[in-house]
Amino acid sequence: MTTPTTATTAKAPAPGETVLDARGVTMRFGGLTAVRSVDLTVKSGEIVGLIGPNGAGKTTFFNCLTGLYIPTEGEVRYKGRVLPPKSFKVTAAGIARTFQNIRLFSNMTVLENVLVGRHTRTKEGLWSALLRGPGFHKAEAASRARATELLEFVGLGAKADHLARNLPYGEQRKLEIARALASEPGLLLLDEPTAGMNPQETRATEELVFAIRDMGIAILVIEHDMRFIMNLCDRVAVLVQGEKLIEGDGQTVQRDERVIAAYLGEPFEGEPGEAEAAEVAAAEAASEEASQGAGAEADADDAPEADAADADDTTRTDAGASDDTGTSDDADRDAGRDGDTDRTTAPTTAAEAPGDSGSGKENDS
Ligand SMILES: Nc1ncnc2c1ncn2[C@@H]1O[C@H](COP(=O)(O)OP(=O)(O)OP(=O)(O)O)[C@@H](O)[C@H]1O
Repeated sequence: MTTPTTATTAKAPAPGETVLDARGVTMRFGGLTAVRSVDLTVKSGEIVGLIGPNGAGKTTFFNCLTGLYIPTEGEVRYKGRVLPPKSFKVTAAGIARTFQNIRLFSNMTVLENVLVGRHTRTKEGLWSALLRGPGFHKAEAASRARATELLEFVGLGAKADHLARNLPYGEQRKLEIARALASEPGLLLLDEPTAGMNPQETRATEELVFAIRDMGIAILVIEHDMRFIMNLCDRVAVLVQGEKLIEGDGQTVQRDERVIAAYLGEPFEGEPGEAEAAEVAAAEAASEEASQGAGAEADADDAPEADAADADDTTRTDAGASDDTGTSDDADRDAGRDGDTDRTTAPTTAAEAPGDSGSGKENDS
């Protein structure tokens, strides 16, 4: 459970101040225009959602905001200043992010992962670190205290000494958020923070995001879970094929026919998500009925065919179990892949190190 933090966080900007101002951001990969002339602002105290179908350009836009990509055209300003085209400088300026596919140091402890996120805020230089003088020890103690406080804030205080890879998936996502907060950002970008979470974890993440906003941090969030977006966001922008189709409050966006056609399928009536839940329940009931029918037929069939069916079931079950655990070993095996493009492996830890690893086009040098 999220607990309020008492320490000084990033100084909350005056209400309504423009924190992020992206203008005409375009990103081309060869002949493909992944993001086309997108304008977006985020103000202090706001939670803004970025939605759109798969491949719409959401993550590419995030990468343009955070210096991982240098936009082909356009400009990104943070609190009025044009951002430097290097991700560590963007972090130092005040923008932190989490990734669609979790990027933790899986063999480090939970606390150490958060301490890594503090490095942009540690002023002690090389000599101080080498000589381990009083300044270094003081800074280190302060960093540990802040990291511990952030772990309490996201609900991981009791797990500070656990290896990151041993955390359940939902807690790994929380740890990524704690690490991002460790750089004391003024703007937090969350890329699908509830991917792979169960409904309970998703609700807890909603609370956490509200609590972060209340700390004075503006938030831009990509998410496919519409209920999450509609519950959370003051404004929602919709990207379709790289272009911003519409921007407005949740109601306006949900009712826009172009959005419905391009993305939502049909408008949400009443409690968002109810229709989907009913659809899933009906499909499950139908499939159960069908399998009972098939079972009765199988009983009447000869034994070898029944064995083959059992074998198939076993294979499917094992595959599901390995996806669910998706922790250290999977993560280590996955380390060389480009997490941003591999959506089918969401419940795994994508990489040993948090840099974007797979794409030679990223600007993370
Ligand atoms: N490094 C790259 N090189 C070439 N094409 C890329 C690169 N990164 C993204 N793309 C392409 O840009 C388009 C937008 O991809 P992007 O991942 O930004 O979409 P998205 O909206 O985040 O999708 P999703 O919701 O599935 O994560 C896609 O066609 C994708 O294949």
